[in-house]
Amino acid sequence: AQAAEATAQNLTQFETLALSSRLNLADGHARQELTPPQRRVIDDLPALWVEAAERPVDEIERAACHAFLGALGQHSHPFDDGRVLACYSSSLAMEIFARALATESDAIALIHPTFDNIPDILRGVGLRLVPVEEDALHDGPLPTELLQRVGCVFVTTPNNPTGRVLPEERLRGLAEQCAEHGVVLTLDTSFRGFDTDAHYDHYAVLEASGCRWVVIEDTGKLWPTLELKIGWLVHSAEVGLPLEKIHSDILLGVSPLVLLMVQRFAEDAAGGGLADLHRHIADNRALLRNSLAGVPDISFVDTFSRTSVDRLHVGDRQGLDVWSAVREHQLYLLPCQKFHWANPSEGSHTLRVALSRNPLALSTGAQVLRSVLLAG
Ligand SMILES: N=C(N)NC[C@@H](O)CC(=O)C(=O)O
Repeated sequence: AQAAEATAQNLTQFETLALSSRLNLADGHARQELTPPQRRVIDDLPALWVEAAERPVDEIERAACHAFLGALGQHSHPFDDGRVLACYSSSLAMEIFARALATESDAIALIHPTFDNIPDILRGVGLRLVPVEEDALHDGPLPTELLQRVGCVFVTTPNNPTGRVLPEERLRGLAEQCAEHGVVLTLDTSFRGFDTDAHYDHYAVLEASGCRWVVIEDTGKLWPTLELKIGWLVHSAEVGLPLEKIHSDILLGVSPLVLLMVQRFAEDAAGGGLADLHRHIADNRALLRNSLAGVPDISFVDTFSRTSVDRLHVGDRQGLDVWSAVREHQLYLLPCQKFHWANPSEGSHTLRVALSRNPLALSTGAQVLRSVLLAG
């Protein structure tokens, strides 16, 4: 059989290889232990089931959305205007958005690098992609000629794998540029829960700009809920895309049980659980970096990242060689080529390490990684 790394077509297939390993540091999903308050929510699931079956679903949906966004500092939202569409996952929300955009545009400007299921979904509906380097996005206005040849600008913030957050002032400037050119501004905010720099009111900034906007929120990265999650597709009043129609082509609604669980996790997060999660991620980031202290010719690329992943540069070593060597010890990392969807070689010497893990698993994995790196 051909080597796995040669057959993996995207990052998620690399992550799939890791799913059954005890040292899975590949995917950005939350795999740490439940905290005691979270365990109490899980213990309450039978009662939540009864509640979910009895209460009106729109009431449950509003409460979950309000609690989740509120825990992330997103205190305003257009739920009561019917502009918040619940999906089984954020990737499904993205697919719905992509199909809707493709009905009116053939080109989209997309942040580079970013997680490859985003460009793959966008290409999948026939959109032509124009890369926008993350630095260019943060440095200042986009070139007018770029905005004249795309129907949308798509930004992952915090970005994956870099962790870089689009600050409020830059979001405002970008939204105003998009408003000026009639271009849709779309945000994937799946990692916003990890970084308080992303806890400003994005929707207020977007609404004030007058631009056409879409935001894809994700409950799935924060808590260890065994893939029980909600992706929310949120949009501006005059977005001018058939989002509702395509959403209804694909689903009637999400599980009220999952919504109730999300609400309870979000209420715990708002009550101190999110600060605890931030400490857990920070402690794991320090554990990883300290475990590799003294290893020659490596560096951590995203010094200030607070998200649940960390990017390691392995010097002159090939990232895929390190990936294969640690796999011999059942350790799985994520090679970064495919984040660089427009120029994969940029990611040849970096690997991403997941931090939403139990400290023991991370520590064990870091020791395996250290020994492999020292072996040359
Ligand atoms: N629909 C897909 N492909 N899901 C995988 C994605 O959630 C993993 C991810 O975002 C990360 O590992 O950073």
